[in-house]
Amino acid sequence: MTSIGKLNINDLTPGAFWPYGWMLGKPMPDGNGVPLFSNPATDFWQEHLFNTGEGGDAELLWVNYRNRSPEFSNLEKHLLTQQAIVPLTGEVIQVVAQSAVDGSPDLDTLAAFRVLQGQGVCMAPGCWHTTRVAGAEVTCLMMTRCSTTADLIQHLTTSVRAAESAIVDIPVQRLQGLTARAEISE
Ligand SMILES: NC(=O)N[C@@H](O)C(=O)O
Repeated sequence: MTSIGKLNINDLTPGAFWPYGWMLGKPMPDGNGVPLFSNPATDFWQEHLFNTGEGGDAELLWVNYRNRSPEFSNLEKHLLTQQAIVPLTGEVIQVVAQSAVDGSPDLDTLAAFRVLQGQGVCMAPGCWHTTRVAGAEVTCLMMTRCSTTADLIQHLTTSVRAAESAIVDIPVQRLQGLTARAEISE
């Protein structure tokens, strides 16, 4: 009988997420040439230079995630563009894996991160991923590439093979402790 892989959920840190992309929502940098501004009313700074890949147009999507299952058996990647996810109404669990030399998910790099409101992730092109929520549906802001979205919609609604994304089955994995923080008794 095939054993189910167990995956712990990690807190999100820049270093821990570095193999997969970039953590968003880090503290305001202390300069060093990063474009930033601060006054008594506001702070703003450059958090990430988003890259859609050659010839791509950046696109903002509003995305609802509502899959609460602690188990997953497929992953998705985008070949050309980075993809950023910023949860707005709750936290999400972002599962990621690097691509192996042959482009398949390198399951030795499989990892899960709790992405809190006020945080976000930007995945590098080729980063395999899936998303879970611990409780109610969570609305997220997503930054991606127009053509990748159109290609993915076509693939998901017809039998046409995706050109800018890949979705593959993997052995079943189970997220450990998939509990919404709000449900954790103090
Ligand atoms: N819109 C879109 O690309 N969604 C997927 O990548 C996903 O992981 O939700």
